[in-house]
Amino acid sequence: MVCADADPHKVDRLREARVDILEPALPETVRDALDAARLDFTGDTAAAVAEAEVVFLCLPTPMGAGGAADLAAVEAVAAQIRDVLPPGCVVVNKSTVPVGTCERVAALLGRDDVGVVSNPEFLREGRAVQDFLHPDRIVIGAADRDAARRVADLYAGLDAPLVLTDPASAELTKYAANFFLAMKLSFANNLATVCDRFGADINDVTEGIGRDPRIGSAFLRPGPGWGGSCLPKDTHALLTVCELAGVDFPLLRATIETNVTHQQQLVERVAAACGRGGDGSLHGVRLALYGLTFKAGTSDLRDLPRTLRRPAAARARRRTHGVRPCVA
Ligand SMILES: NC(=O)C1=CN([C@@H]2O[C@H](COP(=O)(O)OP(=O)(O)OC[C@H]3O[C@@H](n4cnc5c(N)ncnc54)[C@H](O)[C@@H]3O)[C@@H](O)[C@H]2O)C=CC1
Ligand SMILES: O=C(O)[C@H]1O[C@H](OP(=O)(O)OP(=O)(O)OC[C@H]2O[C@@H](n3ccc(=O)[nH]c3=O)[C@H](O)[C@@H]2O)[C@H](O)[C@@H](O)[C@@H]1O
Repeated sequence: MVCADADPHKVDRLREARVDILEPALPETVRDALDAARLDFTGDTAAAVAEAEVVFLCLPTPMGAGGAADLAAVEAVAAQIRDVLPPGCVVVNKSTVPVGTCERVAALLGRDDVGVVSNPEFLREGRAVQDFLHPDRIVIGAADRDAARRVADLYAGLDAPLVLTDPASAELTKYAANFFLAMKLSFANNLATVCDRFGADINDVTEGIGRDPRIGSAFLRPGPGWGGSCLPKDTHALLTVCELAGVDFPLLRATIETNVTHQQQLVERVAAACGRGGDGSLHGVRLALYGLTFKAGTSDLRDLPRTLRRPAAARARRRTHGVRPCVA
């Protein structure tokens, strides 16, 4: 397997088995594969795909203008590889993308002899290796069943149900999954506010409802609001495509708005705890933050608010000090 990346520093580090993200078992996995000459890293995308049977696109699809998914990296790489892909190879889109992207990539490639398949990824950060090797399901969407089968065969060693479908359904499955998770969290966070108001214990309430298998106990732990590099961008991207298509999805809008309100309420509670009432201003308050990442067990700071990214001196002037990026 050859991995191509546009970041030369990342390529150099990975060639030496230096993994700069916090992912249990990943450094050993990379080291073992490098030692066995089963893995290589390069900055040369064209060379990486020149003899490939299957090409996975695992490119960033960040939130772009107006909340839509920015597909610039996917489109750039499709243009880069279209003339060098060997005949008969399959291009697999692993990035989280709006419905229609599979078709768009096929059009950009302009190659009748190359299959294009959607195969969304459902792993969680901090559990990437574990989730990848023990997936709940494998979703593969393709117009060409032969191409789909070839991608399915790559996962033959994994014990997971296979959902074989069309590209649009596969692409939408990924957004629907992240939306549902975000909806569950907005529900739990809202419910925590209701429990506070009525003197009820949110942990007991979520245990009480989570024991019903139709509801399930996962993803009901209330927190300061859901974040990360994916749930926010993916809920906004889904909302944007729905709006563009003229489909109203009030539940989706409410899920996002509930999260924003919940985060504002948290700031107001901190302000109140610091003896600042009224407008919830924290001006002049000295704060210590324990854990800057969007959840425990990851070193990913991509979702960190801009104010906390300032250089240390500027942060000190604002009397906000970052402590450690991640907590266990
Ligand atoms: N991070 C996660 O846990 C999950 C991410 N996803 C999806 O996977 C996709 C990738 O996400 P991440 O891995 O988090 O992004 P990332 O930003 O960490 O990694 C993407 C890599 O692509 C490289 N890159 C960017 N433009 C390039 C180009 N033109 N040519 C070659 N390499 C290029 C970057 O240097 C970077 O190393 C996104 O669509 C995301 O929604 C899906 C499930 C889980
Ligand atoms: O598409 C993606 O990138 C991924 O997004 C999420 O994974 P991840 O972003 O790693 O984070 P989660 O573990 O889902 O947590 C998301 C947010 O919800 C919060 N959370 C999670 C669970 C919970 O009970 N309570 C809670 O507040 C976390 O603190 C965090 O802020 C999904 O869980 C993955 O299935 C998906 O593949």
